[in-house]
Amino acid sequence: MTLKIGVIGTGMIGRDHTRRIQQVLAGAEVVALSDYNPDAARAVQADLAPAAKVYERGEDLIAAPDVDAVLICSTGATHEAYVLAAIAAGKPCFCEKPLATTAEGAKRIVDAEVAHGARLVQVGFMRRYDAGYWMLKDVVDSQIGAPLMVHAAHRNPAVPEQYVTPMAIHDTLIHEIDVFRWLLDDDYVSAQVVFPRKSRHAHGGVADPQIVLLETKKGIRIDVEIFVNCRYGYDIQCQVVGEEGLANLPEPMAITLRKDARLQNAILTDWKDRFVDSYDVELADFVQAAARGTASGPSSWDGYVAAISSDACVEAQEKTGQIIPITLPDRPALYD
Ligand SMILES: NC(=O)c1ccc[n+]([C@@H]2O[C@H](COP(=O)([O-])OP(=O)(O)OC[C@H]3O[C@@H](n4cnc5c(N)ncnc54)[C@H](O)[C@@H]3O)[C@@H](O)[C@H]2O)c1
Ligand SMILES: O[C@H]1[C@H](O)[C@@H](O)[C@H](O)[C@@H](O)[C@H]1O
Repeated sequence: MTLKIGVIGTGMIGRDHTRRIQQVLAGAEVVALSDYNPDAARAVQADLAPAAKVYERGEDLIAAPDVDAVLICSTGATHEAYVLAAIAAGKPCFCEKPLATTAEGAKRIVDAEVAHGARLVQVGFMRRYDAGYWMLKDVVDSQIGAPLMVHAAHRNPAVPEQYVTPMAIHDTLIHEIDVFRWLLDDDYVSAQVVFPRKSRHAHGGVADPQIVLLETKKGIRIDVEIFVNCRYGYDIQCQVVGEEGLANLPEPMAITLRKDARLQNAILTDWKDRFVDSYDVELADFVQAAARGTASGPSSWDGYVAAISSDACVEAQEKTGQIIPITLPDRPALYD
């Protein structure tokens, strides 16, 4: 059976996921496209999915009888309404991060899915599908004793004018917020944010860099540098220090070049290249589960916890230096 997919939001990542379904993965095809800007949907149709129907409204795409499952790749503020519509229609949906822009919105999704009685939602936390993080988790679980500290960095070469200080949390840090819960099998109890000297390359609307300090239930201390105008490349670093050893996230594969009396390794500059394989694997997982009418991988609960934790980090930005507690509700059995 070929899973018939509708894609809502055909900007950068919606286009890339459409390419993945059409050209890389087996078992699915894109039969419907929708974007707030219909020209964007038609451009993706022309380039990648000529047989797909273009819908003016995402709600109509979700309701279409020939759409089995939905990818939600529109801007973050629109995710909640589309995910709720997919759950109401009983259709599996893959939702790019964030699941919702508020914790209350994410909770509404959890409540709707629990009322439905089975998982339908996968959140686009692709790092859980990255081979490097898998290797790191294996070593953390088996080789270095109890983890004590994590030192991490999330660096982008540059960000556009519309990128403002809280986005360092809910657009950028949110990947670390999710992946460390998975890596350490833990949850957060508090957050604190401090700001080093501001880079002269950061535009007026963003405090950059920032350091986020998280503490987990098990007492692990995590420091994450977020530096979104680092200039030199797209660079994700993660080091876990345990009682009996220390493990680093592997660097992406790169040619070692000896030339002109220099030893060089290229550094990637684009997140699309850094996690290209992880996006393939996460969507393959979605297609497999959706073909069975369900979802696996990062859940609505994970999206909800990420939203609660992000809200605390944004408050910690606003109250610089203060330690903000993070309290989670009980997890519904659906997500055990
Ligand atoms: N997992 C990742 O690593 C990753 C990477 C990039 C983006 N994202 C997430 O994917 C989402 C999209 O990001 P992007 O970089 O593709 O942005 P983008 O701006 O390139 O594309 C967003 C698209 O959504 C459309 N849109 C806006 N409102 C809409 C609505 N109500 N209905 C339908 N379409 C609507 C816009 O017209 C635009 O074409 C964001 O939530 C972002 O955080 C995730
Ligand atoms: O939306 C992007 C994407 O999620 C990238 O993975 C992250 O590095 C960027 O900071 C963010 O703006």
